[in-house]
Amino acid sequence: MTSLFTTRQAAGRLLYKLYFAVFIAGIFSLFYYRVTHIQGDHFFLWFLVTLAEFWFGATWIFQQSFRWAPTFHTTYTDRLPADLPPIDVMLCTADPDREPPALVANTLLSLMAYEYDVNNKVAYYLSDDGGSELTFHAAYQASVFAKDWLPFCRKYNVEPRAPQQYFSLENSVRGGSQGFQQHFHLIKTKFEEMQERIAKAGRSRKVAEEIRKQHKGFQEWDSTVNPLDHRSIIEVLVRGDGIDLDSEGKPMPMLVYVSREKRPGHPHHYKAGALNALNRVSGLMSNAPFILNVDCDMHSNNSQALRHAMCFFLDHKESHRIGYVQFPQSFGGITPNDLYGNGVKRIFEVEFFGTNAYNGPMYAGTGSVLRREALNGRKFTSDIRPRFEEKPARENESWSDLEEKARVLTSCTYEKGKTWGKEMGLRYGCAVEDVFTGMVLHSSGWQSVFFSPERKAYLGFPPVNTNDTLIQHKRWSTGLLEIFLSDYCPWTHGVGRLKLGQIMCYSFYTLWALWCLPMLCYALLPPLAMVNGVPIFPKASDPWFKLFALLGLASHAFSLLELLVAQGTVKMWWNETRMWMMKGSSSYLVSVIVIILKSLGISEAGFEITSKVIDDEALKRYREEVMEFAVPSPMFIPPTTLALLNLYCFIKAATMVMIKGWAAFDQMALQIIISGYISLISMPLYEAMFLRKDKGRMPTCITVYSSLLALALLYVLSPFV
Ligand SMILES: O=c1ccn([C@@H]2O[C@H](COP(=O)(O)OP(=O)(O)O[C@H]3O[C@H](CO)[C@@H](O)[C@H](O)[C@H]3O)[C@@H](O)[C@H]2O)c(=O)[nH]1
Ligand SMILES: [Mn+2]
Repeated sequence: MTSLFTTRQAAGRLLYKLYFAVFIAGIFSLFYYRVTHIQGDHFFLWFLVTLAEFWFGATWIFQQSFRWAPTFHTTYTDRLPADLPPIDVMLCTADPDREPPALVANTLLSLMAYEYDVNNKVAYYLSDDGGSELTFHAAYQASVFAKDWLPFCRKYNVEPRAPQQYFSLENSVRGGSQGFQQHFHLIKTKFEEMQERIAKAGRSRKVAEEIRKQHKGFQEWDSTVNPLDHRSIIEVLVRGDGIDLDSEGKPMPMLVYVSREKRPGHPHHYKAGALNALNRVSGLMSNAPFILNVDCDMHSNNSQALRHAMCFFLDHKESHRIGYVQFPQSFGGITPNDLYGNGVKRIFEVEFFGTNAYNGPMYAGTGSVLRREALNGRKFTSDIRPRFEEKPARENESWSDLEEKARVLTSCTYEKGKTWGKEMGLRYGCAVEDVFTGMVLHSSGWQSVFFSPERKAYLGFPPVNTNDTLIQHKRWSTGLLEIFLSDYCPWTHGVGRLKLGQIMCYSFYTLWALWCLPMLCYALLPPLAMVNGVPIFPKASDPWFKLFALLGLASHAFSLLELLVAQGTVKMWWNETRMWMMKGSSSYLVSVIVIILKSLGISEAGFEITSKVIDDEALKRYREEVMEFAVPSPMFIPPTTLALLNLYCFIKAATMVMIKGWAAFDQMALQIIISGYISLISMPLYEAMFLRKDKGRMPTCITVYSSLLALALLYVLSPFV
């Protein structure tokens, strides 16, 4: 039997190991310098800076697990059998205002048009945590349009199969036969009409009466539905089993709309709870042994993705160990230099390949095909025989009986006394339910695979302003730290269950939030010490200076090179570095505070959904790569404060150097360089505070607060350095 996939490791690893040897020697020399140069009269200062450097060093070591043996796969979809195991697709949305119904419809259509096997055994489940008639309406419209869209995609083998993106491609129509041209224009008109119906409902916040009559499901909204307090709404929009047919008379895939019951006082566990509800409903209705899970903001861009995933699950050698296959999160519409670093290139084009060498990547919550039994609590054992065909729990019930049964499964009390969220399904209690669940799967013996097909599998909508970016990273770093502090800590639970490289990967991510400590130290202490005349680094004329300079330069050069190899740009790297510093002082710092408050029982980390809408003016600024602030968000205060403080100290030091000359520079060289560097990278912040007039500028109150805080820090902390 031939293999369905092959594996290969990156070239140039020897060269990397050489770099590693030099760099690690540098790190150890730096510590040697620190312990042999304890600053007795500024002990506290010395201690904090040394601690910061220790943490920089430690995280660098964790990161090696990603860089040691990047591993790539090639799949052979043409070798797959004609008949493949069924798959259930779970799509979730939560808020019609932040996640526009047209976006949900587009994603749904892109997924429904998957090319799979002869029988096309894929079933679709949409969870709507917003309980919104507008979203239901969009899903209904998509189910109607799908009857034309699916045959069209099949017939002309179009890509991408997200209609919004397909019709906005300039060359979609070029070069086709006349038959194609006609068909194209017909479908395009139908699509535009559908879009207009969705938009019209959105504008008037209600669905037209004549449309409401077309499906019984609309009756659920005859009286207002409160998104936080309503009964389960389950509607089969497209019946499977060959009952509902498309415009060519071929069977349509089943599509079910689910809005689980919500009641005040009953925790709903956000996305994890939503997916577990879908897990049960799909178990009842189709019970496929594999589950694809996608966020509503990530449309399918490659109609073969499921077939690629199956190459891993069906290979005769290694497959039975694989618990999930993770596709990268890629993003459409990212500006050329990725202003906010939200293209997350480094994670999905560099780091995750490294995890393939150590049992595979974290579970990233979207674009993941999971083995149902692994997700639902089965531990891996070497004698396991994976299940490929699973009978749904239903027999010959009518569709309305099934809906009734599904209502019970999605009631807010259903999970009481059961192990959902604890031992089965997505695990609860963590703001990054995905990574947490992946970690549980890994420690129950399952492996995962990171696979990136040439044609990107999914394209998403990233946060497009500073505040959303910082809030998203706050949620991530909080959730990740929660994992580190949970019973599943990679350093305790992981030992003996995970590979060493895997423990290092998980350590790097789960301790993300702690970056805030060394970053704050480096952004705060050098400038403060400098204006008070206290040196904390070797003089420029001291040979040890070279070590610091070399380590700083080498780490910057390496990260730049890595991004360039991943087809990034220099400016992208510069933007990424700026965002990293902003996240460090803002998102990560807030995470640490949230976790402390949580441990004191004061607050709980929730799930703030990022917005997927952008107004025209802001979009224009985004395209021009001008940072958007606009809202008076407290998240902006730490980075702006540090930017102001460093600028002030840098100017003061530079003036001194001009007056006193080389000796003054020699004494404080590194501190001047660090402050200068921070000021340079903070340019967009100064512009937003003092120069810009547009709506996206920094709100004046933030500028005032930050200036006051910078002054206070300068005067209050100075006596302590
Ligand atoms: O109560 C909720 C909250 C969110 N969601 C859905 O969760 C998805 C992700 O939300 P989003 O605001 O887009 O967050 P992101 O930061 O983009 O999501 C990333 O981070 C999450 C963990 O924090 C992962 O679950 C996601 O897969 C990953 O893409 C969306 O489809 C939401 O509709 C729900 O279904 N119910
Ligand atoms: Mn998202």
